[in-house]
Amino acid sequence: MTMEQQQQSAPPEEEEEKKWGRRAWALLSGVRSRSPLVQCITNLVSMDLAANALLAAGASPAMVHSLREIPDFTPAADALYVNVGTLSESWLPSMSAAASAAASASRPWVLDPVAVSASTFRMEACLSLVALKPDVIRGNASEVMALSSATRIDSTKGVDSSHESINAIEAAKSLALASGAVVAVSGAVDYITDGHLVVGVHNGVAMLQKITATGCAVTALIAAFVAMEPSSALEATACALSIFGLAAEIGMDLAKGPASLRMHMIDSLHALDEQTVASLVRIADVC
Ligand SMILES: Nc1ncnc2c1ncn2[C@@H]1O[C@H](COP(=O)(O)OP(=O)(O)OP(=O)(O)O)[C@@H](O)[C@H]1O
Ligand SMILES: Cc1ncsc1CCO
Ligand SMILES: [Mg+2]
Repeated sequence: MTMEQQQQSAPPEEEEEKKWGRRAWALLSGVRSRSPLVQCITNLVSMDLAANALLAAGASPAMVHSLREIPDFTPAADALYVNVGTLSESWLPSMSAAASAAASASRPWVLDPVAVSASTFRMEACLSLVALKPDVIRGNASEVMALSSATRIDSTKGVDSSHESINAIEAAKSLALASGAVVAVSGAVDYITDGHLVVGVHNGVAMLQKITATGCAVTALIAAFVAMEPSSALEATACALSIFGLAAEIGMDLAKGPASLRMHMIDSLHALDEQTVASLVRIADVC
């Protein structure tokens, strides 16, 4: 490369970010054109936001959780999303059956271990679901740290994290290696790992923590993105987190608080265009 060429080419981090921007746009475009059917067995708080986030992104959500419907429905879905947020004894068999059915039909499935430390029942349920080999596990820092060590921590804190995502990277790596799943830790920076590579997503706004179930909704979006490229779950997960965070950033410019952010974020997710995605996706390799 001549001196002149060197001066003209962008620094490697910028090139890297552009590559991620193209990847995120390709996946979002795929979701819009193919409209993957995402079966969601998710908590009662999150159903509305998760379904609307999926619709705004172009996917097709279906909140189907009856055990009797799983043999017919799950193999026909493009991806499965399981979230234990409002876990009950009667729902757990559906979650397990759907996870097994998705795996048998070679459909990707994604686990959100909401408040895994809340009780021994919930921890054991999450460990039994991890044993059914999810393609992706997405949680906040406290959830990933607890699940990774199979130990209840912060049991009084409920669904919110009391740790920073950066402090859960090692836990995420060991959970990824032990489970075979890609593990995503959400927070100020989202970290995604397969146990070897770690990628950081820098999109998002802090006020997302003031809207309930935004973590649940982004996990639903991860399922839709992974349905597009099941063999590149790490990349698809990073792109889904970035697109969701970017929609929140744009929505934040119009929002007056959490309630209007929720509305504007959904509008922004629906309206994202190539130029915006290509220039504002902020994903970087960590190691
Ligand atoms: N401080 C922050 N700055 C920017 N974005 C953030 C911040 N904290 C969280 N987010 C974003 O908010 C979304 C939800 O992540 P969070 O870690 O709050 O999930 P969660 O605790 O599982 O949420 P919930 O249980 O309410 O669904 C993610 O897209 C994440 O990137
Ligand atoms: C508030 C709440 N409680 C159980 S699940 C849920 C949604 C956020 O995870
Ligand atoms: Mg959560």
